[in-house]
Amino acid sequence: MTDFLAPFYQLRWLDLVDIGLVAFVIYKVILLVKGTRAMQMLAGLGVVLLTMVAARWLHLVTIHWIIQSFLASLILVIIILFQSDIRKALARMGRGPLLAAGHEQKTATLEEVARTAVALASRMTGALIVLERRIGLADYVDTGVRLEARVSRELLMTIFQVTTPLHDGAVIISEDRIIAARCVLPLSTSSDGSRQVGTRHLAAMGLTEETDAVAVVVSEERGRVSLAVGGKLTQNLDAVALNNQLAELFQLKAKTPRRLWGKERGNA
Ligand SMILES: Nc1ncnc2c1ncn2[C@@H]1O[C@H](COP(=O)(O)OP(=O)(O)OP(=O)(O)O)[C@@H](O)[C@H]1O
Repeated sequence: MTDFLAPFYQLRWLDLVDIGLVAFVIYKVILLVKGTRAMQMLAGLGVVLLTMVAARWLHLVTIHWIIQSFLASLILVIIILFQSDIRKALARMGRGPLLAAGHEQKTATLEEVARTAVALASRMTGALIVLERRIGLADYVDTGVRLEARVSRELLMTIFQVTTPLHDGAVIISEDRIIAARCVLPLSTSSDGSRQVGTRHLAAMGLTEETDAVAVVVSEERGRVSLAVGGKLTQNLDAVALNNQLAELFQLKAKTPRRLWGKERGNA
């Protein structure tokens, strides 16, 4: 009788490492595409593969030939179909500490951003403020108007007044400078996000899906402040919570809540 376990006797420990690595890569790919359009496309590809197996089994020569010819260029098909997801995945890989240069963000800048966001929210003025981290945002800066100005609450408040030509789109802050205003960001394609929020919030989610940037969004309709990181939105933050989260994200020590509130009440 054939020993079905025979191939396993020849397994070397390197083969096990090989299998483990492939399993890990597949697991990571599934985690990456979960909840995105790519997941539906992968399911579609699965259906095509099943059809091919069925066509072969039933000797449906023409269908089998068509699908086989299509799958012959599968790598090309995958690259075309998943180009935005591949771009996001590569950008995520580039976030590793060895591959990217760090940015210095001062506590004062984060406080100014938090206080501005809350003040704008209390006036029902919409805003989108992006804080660059390790991945450069030059491509998005180029879509807007360059400013190169020191971050200040007064300037941020002025930019987002609906009567100014700069209020539409996003402000991008790098280190302690407002690099540009009126920038256009990529919209999130996440299926759960697009159902619940408008384009300003989708833009914040979209950019933070593709890069490690942090985006502060002020809703014009509801006067709420939200924070987008890694494509996820935390809604309805007050000045203290926002400042604490920003300080944590930039690994800075947040100042005491009372100081932040005190200034806000006096200035707003
Ligand atoms: N791709 C984009 N990049 C940057 N900003 C954008 C983008 N799309 C829309 N915006 C900004 O969002 C504003 C429209 O917001 P919209 O009302 O559609 O979204 P929202 O998330 O519901 O926000 P709000 O609660 O403030 O209304 C635009 O005027 C523009 O300033």
